Amino acid sequence: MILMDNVIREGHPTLRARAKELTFPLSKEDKQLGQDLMEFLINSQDPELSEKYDLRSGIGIAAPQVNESKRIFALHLPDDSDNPLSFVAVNPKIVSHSVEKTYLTNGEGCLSVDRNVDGFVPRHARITVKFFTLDGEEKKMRLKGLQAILFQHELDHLNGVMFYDHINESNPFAEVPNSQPIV
Ligand SMILES: OCN(O)CCCc1ccccc1
Ligand code: NI
Repeated sequence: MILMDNVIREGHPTLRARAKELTFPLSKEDKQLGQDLMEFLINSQDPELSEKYDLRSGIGIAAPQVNESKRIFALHLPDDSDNPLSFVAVNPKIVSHSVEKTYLTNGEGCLSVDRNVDGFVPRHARITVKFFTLDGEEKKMRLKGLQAILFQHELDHLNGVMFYDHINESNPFAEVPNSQPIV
């Protein structure tokens, strides 16, 4: 199982590399990697397991964060939220996006960043995405809100991008033109 000791932190070169596409059928270890990423998220959101294994709660995690430079990530938005979402995405792509932007008014964090970085992280408000499941099935879906933000945060990790790369350096809380913020 993945533990916090397996999560690499900013400064590690893998977080700035472009991760490699996977080929199908997936190898046994790549399939296991995808399952381990999802298991980590579920464990991290379980009060007992996160306490027992000292896990920082996460709603997403990308393979480069455990030093596997492969285009695969998992996201798991709790099912008690108004729109649950849970999947492992292989070779994910954004195929189209809105002009309108969005951002979380509380900013973003990252399992690979052991500090608070304040500021708005502007992202596409609505995205149409494509990815493959671990079994090689192609999925296409439209995302908005926190789901869209989370997908973009994880896809960034596959391209060596950190959330704070998007924050306005001269004014972290500068107004974002044509945006619909999420409180
Ligand atoms: O890469 C996953 N990650 O480091 C965990 C936090 C994910 C996340 C947190 C806030 C807003 C968007 C995404
Ligand atoms: Ni992250």
